Amino acid sequence: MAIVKGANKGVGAARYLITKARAASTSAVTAQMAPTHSLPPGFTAQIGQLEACTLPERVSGSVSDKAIADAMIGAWRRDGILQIDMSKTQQRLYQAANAASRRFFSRPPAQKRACVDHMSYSGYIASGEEITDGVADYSEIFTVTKDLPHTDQRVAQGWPCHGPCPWPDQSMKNAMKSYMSDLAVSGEKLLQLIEMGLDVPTGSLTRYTDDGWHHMRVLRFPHRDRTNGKGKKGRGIGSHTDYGLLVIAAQDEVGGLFVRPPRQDEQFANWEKTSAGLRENDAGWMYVPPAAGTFTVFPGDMMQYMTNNFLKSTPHKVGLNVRERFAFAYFHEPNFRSVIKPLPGYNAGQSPIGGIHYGTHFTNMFLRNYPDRVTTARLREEGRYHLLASEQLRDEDGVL
Ligand SMILES: O=C(O)CCC(=O)C(=O)O
Ligand SMILES: [Fe+2]
Repeated sequence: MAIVKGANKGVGAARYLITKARAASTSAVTAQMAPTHSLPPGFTAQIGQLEACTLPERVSGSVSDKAIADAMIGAWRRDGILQIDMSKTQQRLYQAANAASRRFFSRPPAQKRACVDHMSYSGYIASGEEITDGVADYSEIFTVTKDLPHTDQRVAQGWPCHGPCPWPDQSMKNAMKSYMSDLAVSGEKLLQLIEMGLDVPTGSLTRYTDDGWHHMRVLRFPHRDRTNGKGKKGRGIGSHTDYGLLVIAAQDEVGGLFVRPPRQDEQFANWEKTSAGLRENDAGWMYVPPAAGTFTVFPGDMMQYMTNNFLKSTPHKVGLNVRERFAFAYFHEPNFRSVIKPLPGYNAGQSPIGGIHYGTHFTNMFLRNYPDRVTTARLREEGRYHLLASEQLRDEDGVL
């Protein structure tokens, strides 16, 4: 196996920049033993004490940026996740988005079910509709993908997954769009810092995100009762990894998210063989305690491929709790047309050799998760999947 740059990088450099101290260890507890934490009942996990940092106003390549970058890489390699503070603006945008989410999910079922689009996967996903590893999840979701009118050339030409977002009303649209636009700025800063932390040339990551396929899941989890809960009969969301570069998540005070810190003995590559259901019932999960005013951030599948497993896509799952829970998962992604290549210095001949077409990976994941959705049926009936292989939908050199 080829030696790749960065393999011996130390972790936790420049801790002095970290705004909240990370305790030296995590403690294994069960829900019963930890009344101060809102760990979902029936789960045993370590309570995570996450590395926390504040993003700079602007990434300038300064010494302090480099220290933050190194600390971030160290945290992801150790815990698979870290925390960043919301700015004041982000706190306000999060509150507004959360209020809009609660209003939407409290609408009558028929109104929610009407929010579906035939061309895109944007819109409502009822509890039980999403399938992870062959089993229905109890989450209730509103997905937001790039909101493109039917007159957009890509939609008119039938590009898979491209189409409008079926918003229930203008106020939900405004709240979600503002929240996502602000997160897109944080996503770019994070990529710039990662470039520094990985010692790759400036632009090695951000070259992929021009008109990135950023999207978001607005989530509600019902409270646990006799018919749902842990195990294959029902759960929040089964274990999985997400698909692109970064996941920037936010949750309310209820709690339910678990991540699986990277382990030497666990190899997976979601673009080749599904990582859904991975180690779901095994030991080794870490609970992510809610922390007001913070996002949690972890790498996705494309980051894992590009770095040859140096930053792995973090497996995570959601348990149902004793109260309903509201959360957001924002995905900072490459352009749909990008063919993702290993980063300079991290190319060890990883598979697939020719790179990964992000749009195909995204489409495959949505076809798998929503086999019965109208969008899936229409894509198949109209035989549009093959468009993904066409020259028009592929950017082979990543320069956009
Ligand atoms: O509920 C959460 O905190 C995370 C949700 C999630 O993993 C997802 O939507 O992909
Ligand atoms: Fe996820």
